[in-house]
Amino acid sequence: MADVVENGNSGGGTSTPAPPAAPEAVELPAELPTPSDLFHPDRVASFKRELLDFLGDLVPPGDPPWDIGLFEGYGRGLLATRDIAVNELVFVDRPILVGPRVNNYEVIFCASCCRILRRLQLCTGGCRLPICARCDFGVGPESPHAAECALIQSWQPKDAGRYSKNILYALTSIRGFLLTERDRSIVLQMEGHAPRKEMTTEIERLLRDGYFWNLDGAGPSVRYMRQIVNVLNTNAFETSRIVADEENNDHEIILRGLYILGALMNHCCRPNVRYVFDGELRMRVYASRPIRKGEQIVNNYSKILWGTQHRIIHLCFSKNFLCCCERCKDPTESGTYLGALKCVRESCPEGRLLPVNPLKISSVWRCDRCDLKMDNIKATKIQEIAGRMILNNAIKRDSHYIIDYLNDHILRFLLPTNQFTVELKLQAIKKIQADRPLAELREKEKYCLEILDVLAKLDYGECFVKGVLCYELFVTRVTLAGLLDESGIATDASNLEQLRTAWQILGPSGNRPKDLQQLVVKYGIE
Ligand SMILES: C[S@@+](CC[C@H](N)C(=O)[O-])C[C@H]1O[C@@H](n2cnc3c(N)ncnc32)[C@H](O)[C@@H]1O
Repeated sequence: MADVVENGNSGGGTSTPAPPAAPEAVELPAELPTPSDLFHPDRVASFKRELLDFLGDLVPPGDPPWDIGLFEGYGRGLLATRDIAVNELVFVDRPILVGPRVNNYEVIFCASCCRILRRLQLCTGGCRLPICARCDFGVGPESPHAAECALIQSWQPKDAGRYSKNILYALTSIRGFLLTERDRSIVLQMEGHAPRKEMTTEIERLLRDGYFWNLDGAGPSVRYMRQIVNVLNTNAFETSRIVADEENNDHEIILRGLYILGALMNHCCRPNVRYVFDGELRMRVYASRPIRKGEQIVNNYSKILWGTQHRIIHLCFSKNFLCCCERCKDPTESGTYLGALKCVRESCPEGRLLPVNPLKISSVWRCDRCDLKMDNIKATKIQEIAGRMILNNAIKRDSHYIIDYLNDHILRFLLPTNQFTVELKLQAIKKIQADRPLAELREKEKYCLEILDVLAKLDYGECFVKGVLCYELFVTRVTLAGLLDESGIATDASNLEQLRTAWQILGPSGNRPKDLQQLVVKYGIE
């Protein structure tokens, strides 16, 4: 009888199965390809053939609207082979690797199929992972978990009767051993930046804490796994599954997926695509703005509503490059002032402090009204304090508190469109549900309009966040119409346009709001 892991308890027992056979090492090629190998035109052409073979039917017959190109300073990237209209589907991709990520999961789920049960068995194979009865190793070779479990068993886990979070976190890289030869070749041709010195990856954690009797830290298996981790860290996307528990409560299980075609899109802080994941975890990429033939197809790796300095630091640390796009160069970020601070001089209530050279973290800041200068250490400190107050405290409170906090406190020392103010307003939008009082719903409507205005100034086009805000705005106005007994608010042409936009953007998503389709039918939107 296997041990049980209960949700809310990291559980454990002692059963240890007999050690299985020694692992089959996966050899890396003697030398990993260097960027100049990877970016050689012949190599790019053979890589594209392998990728098309992997994608199979997902690429419709005829010439796709994308090709793999080489771009100075970026490496490979995708380019448009023809003009692509806004909202047009650019491509569909499927994950070559998918699984859990290093994440503080609130619920325990089946490591194989993500089902959530109140009491999940530990796998009888001794891999230390929580597994449902359908996926258990004991089911035999038809279990989707059998091969990865056999591999983990072959490394001889210590403490085999106890649930291990760290093995769960490493599972996506472990799955790298199960790739076919073609898929492994594709994955190993992706860029994989080595981790920063201060970072302990999921593999290093397993080795450091001695999780296995039979895994040689200097051997070929670990060398291979390290490369898979590097490729995942450079290229993987966050995706998720919505899974219902036994009480029918939905939970979002955050996963990481390696989508090769998706990963070939380079970064721009003003991207020209948006993407969603459908119910099968396929990635569907649409043009969020018109894309001209020959233009790069670019995605955003960061948070679009962060200010420049936050995006730059995030991209440098996580993806090893300095973005120098037009948005990054403009201290006002197209007049949105997302990263700007309020002037600290009492005599200058309208002043905005901006970095003189936003591409330089050490840049001096200057007020656009009174010319006051501030060094970057002080400006960073103010942002840190604001960030801590908002992200560690206010954001966790109820909607009533957040609204008061925004009106009475935050807006006295932060600009209404500062990134932290915007983040707090986004949280308020999520929290203000239809059962809240009229005044709160009015605030929610205002926040939606304000953030939609920021997106319009950034010329972000038909991006994912716009879809979310249009949906929230529409449902809020429907609620307001009911409360005020003015049905016209709901069916007003401009409000129906919000619903149309929300449907266009969120409709193909596997995680779209539950009532969206019903609303589309009810209000006759095509
Ligand atoms: C997900 S990969 C994109 C595909 C990659 N160019 C390739 O050839 O495999 C991310 C890496 O591409 C490069 N990259 C992406 N966007 C960039 C940008 N805006 N500027 C410079 N390098 C970029 C960086 O090396 C980054 O770590």
